[in-house]
This record gives sequence, structure tokens and C-alpha cells, in this order.
Amino acid sequence: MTEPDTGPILNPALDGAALARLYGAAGRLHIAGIMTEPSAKALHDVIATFADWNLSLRKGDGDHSIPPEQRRHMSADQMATLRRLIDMSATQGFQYLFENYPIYDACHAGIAPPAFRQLFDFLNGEAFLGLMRQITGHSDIGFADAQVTRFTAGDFLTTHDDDVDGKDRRAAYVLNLTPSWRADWGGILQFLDGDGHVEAGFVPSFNALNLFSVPKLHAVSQVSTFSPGARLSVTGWLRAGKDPGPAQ
Ligand SMILES: O=C(O)CCC(=O)C(=O)O
Ligand SMILES: [Fe+2]
Repeated sequence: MTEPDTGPILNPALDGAALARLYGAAGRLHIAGIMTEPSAKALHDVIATFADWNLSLRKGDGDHSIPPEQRRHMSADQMATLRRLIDMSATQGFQYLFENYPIYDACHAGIAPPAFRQLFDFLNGEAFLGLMRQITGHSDIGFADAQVTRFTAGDFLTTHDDDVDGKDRRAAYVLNLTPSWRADWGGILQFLDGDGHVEAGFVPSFNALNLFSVPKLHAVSQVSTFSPGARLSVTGWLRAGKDPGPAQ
């Protein structure tokens, strides 16, 4: 893995007060150029060459993660069966399928690769959290949890609102690290209104932060079979209070 020298750096030219006005009006925001360009490129290179992805899906009522060791032993038939089960449950309810690496858990367990530790420190540093407090108006935001995600052809995340009791999520964020993408390739972060219509959609992009308030109905549309690339992001929530540590 290529390591960035310094880790991510917040773009010093961002106008927090102007962004706060936009967020206040819509409850969501797409911030282009969130990091300095060289540090965004370095972070992209780390994620684009990362190889140890879990497969993340929903089983019963909970998150289920298939680690890389186990994935390697799954036959094409087993994978196809799993896919069919996932498709069946996605028809009616909350389901997802994408690859991830749990940065928050790995940092607390002391096993995160150094570049992901730097990323976690950036997301929990005063520069980033201070800007997030200013934009969202939530002065009690105390920490950010985080995972890296990769969506390739067939991956999706159905409609949900991110609200989980006891997690104190004030806002959700998606740090976009996809260098080139077309809306036709899917993977669009869609926001739904009370009638089930898509009221807005953010197309995967590079070095941009999507931010939205919790709870809010949203989904990631399925990445199309003809998408040639991967949708790469760092996602998580800005949470109130002190980081409780492992398993939260
Ligand atoms: O990747 C995205 O754009 C959104 C992810 C999301 O909604 C979630 O992880 O809950
Ligand atoms: Fe979500």
C-alpha cells in the first residue's frame, strides 16, 4: 500500500459560514474540494490499491461481515446463492451489499494500517470536527466513526434513515474518492421525500464531502452491470459526546 506522507489535509479555502447557511437551508450539502488536492490523491491511491476488503451485508436484523479469508474460500456457486438470498430480502426491506474496511473498529483494536490511522486522526482532528460543528450547527459533535467502502457492479444500499438508538448520530458524511464517474453507472446517493420520490441525488465524485442530517431517508442506487469502475468512499457519522471506544 502507498502511504501518504502527511495524511489528509483540510482545504484551507473552505468558507464555513457560507457552507453552514447552505446546510441549514437543505439539511444536506455536497462540499467540493474538501481536502487539498495532493492529500486527496494520496488517500485515493491508498484506497484504490487496498486489497483486504470485507463483504458487508445484512443478515437477519444485523450487520454481517464476510472477511477476506472467508471470501477467498467461497465458490462461485456459494457466491451466487448468497446473492440470490440478498436480492430476495432487498426486494422487500433494508439490505445492502458492498465491500468495506472498518477503520473505526480497526483503529480501536490497534490493527489499522498506518494510512487509515492517519485518516481516522484527520476525521477526529479539530480542523475537520470544528468545521463540521460549524456547518451542521451541532456544537456537541465529539467524534467521527468511519469505514472505507467500495461499491462495484451489483452493489447497493436500500432505503434507510441512519437513526440508531444510543448512537447519537448528528449527521452522516460520505467522503467521495471516485476519480471519474457517470450518473448512468448508478451508485448515486439518493434522498427520498415523504412521497417516496427522489428529491436529490449526489453522483460519486472526487475529493468531495456529502453531509446530511440524521434521520433522513436515503439509499445508494445499485451500481450498474456496465460500470467499469469502483465507487470509493469513506463513510460514517458525526456523533455527539466522547468516543466510547471499541464495539460502538
Ligand atoms: O455511501 C453512501 O453514499 C451512503 C452510505 C450510507 O448511507 C450508510 O452507510 O448508511
Ligand atoms: Fe445511510
